[in-house]
Amino acid sequence: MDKPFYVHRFRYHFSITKLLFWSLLFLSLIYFFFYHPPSSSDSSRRRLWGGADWEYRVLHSARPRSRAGGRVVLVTGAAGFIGTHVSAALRRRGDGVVGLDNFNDYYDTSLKRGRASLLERAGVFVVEGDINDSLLLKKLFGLVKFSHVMHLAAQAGVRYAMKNPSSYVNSNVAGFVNVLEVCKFANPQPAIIWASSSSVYGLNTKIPFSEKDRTDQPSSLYAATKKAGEEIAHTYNHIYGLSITGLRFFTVYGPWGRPDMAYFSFTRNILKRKNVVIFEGPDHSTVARDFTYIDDIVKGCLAALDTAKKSTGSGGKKRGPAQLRVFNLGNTTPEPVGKLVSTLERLLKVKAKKIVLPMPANGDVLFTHANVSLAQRELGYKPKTDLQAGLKKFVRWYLDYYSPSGKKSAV
Ligand SMILES: O=C(O)[C@H]1O[C@H](OP(=O)(O)OP(=O)(O)OC[C@H]2O[C@@H](n3ccc(=O)[nH]c3=O)[C@H](O)[C@@H]2O)[C@H](O)[C@@H](O)[C@H]1O
Repeated sequence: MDKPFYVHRFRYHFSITKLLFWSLLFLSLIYFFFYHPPSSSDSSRRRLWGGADWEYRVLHSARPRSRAGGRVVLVTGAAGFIGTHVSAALRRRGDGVVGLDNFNDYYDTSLKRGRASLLERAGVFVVEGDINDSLLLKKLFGLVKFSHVMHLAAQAGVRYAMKNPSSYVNSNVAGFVNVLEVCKFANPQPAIIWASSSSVYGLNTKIPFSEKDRTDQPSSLYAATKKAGEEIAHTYNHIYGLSITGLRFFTVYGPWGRPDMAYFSFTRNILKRKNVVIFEGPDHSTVARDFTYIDDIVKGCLAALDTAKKSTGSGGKKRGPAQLRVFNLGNTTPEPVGKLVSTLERLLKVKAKKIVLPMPANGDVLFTHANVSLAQRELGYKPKTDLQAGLKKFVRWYLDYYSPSGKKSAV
């Protein structure tokens, strides 16, 4: 017997409702699992560069003072300690300079912002962005024909590598490769000068450290990533004809320095009457560093840039052999960490609360000592500032910057 009409209608409505219900459930599952809206940090990062005003600022900053022979330099890590000093020096002499920095929070970002403001006043625009952002790098190279790249962006610090190993791989290996990838395709290819480190000498005991000495025994992940950078540089030079110069910096210090470094944190602790921990080696041996003042390093960087030959490739193809160099930039006078502390005590007129402890297994080496004869010969590099004179300038800056009436009240 036929069912009454309303029974058919009820079933019809019921199956439509069911269909709708399951379709909605299915769609929401798809949305939930496969659609990832951009995070606020992604979208804000995207907003940090681009646009007509931003392009104008990049182009304006890239313009050398004199068009004839003026260099146009991209400085990565421009809001970093060495990056700021090098960018300012390049601009002072009339080069076109565009800075790049991701303003990460490895240490006090207000110090980095302060350095960027300093550069802004000197006529250098610091683009906010990451060296791992290929789109940004391509955009910059699309706008500006850089003659040189001064690649100083890196994850610094020897001991922090035990806490955050991936940041070293991300910046010092992946980031460096990303910069080189963009440089290799650029036409003309720029010459590259980049920051290696004295730490590549690792457990080497032959002193003073010469560029010919072995560098295959790094004692920290930081050192290992810088050593990897040197090998990566060799590869890009060999395959693509990029002119590359690596600079092995020896414990650089000075005004606008890095708060994570010993001379900086010791100053802060001495003034706050907090303990200062001095590491010692086996059998109470002293730990020493070839502390190098920033102005000497800047001269070495500029000389490396000025003597860099052009890259030979174009559009990703090598056209001939290109220059590949590595130089020590140190002070040639290792000083015990204890002397660093006693000099600071004298300059600050405050007695330090010293605690001497055996050096933990944290990646530190016992001493560094640069042989700079190669840099002297090829770059005319001659460090002039001793520890006492350099610390005096640092302390003067520190007291001014962190004084209650100064720019900042505390680190
Ligand atoms: O040349 C480099 O390539 C590196 O130089 C710098 O590393 P380092 O030479 O280790 O400088 P830094 O931290 O100032 O420690 C100085 C001394 O103080 C000792 N030290 C440190 C801290 C402490 O609490 N006590 C102490 O005795 C410590 O044992 C050491 O003997 C850069 O940070 C690094 O980024 C890289 O550029």
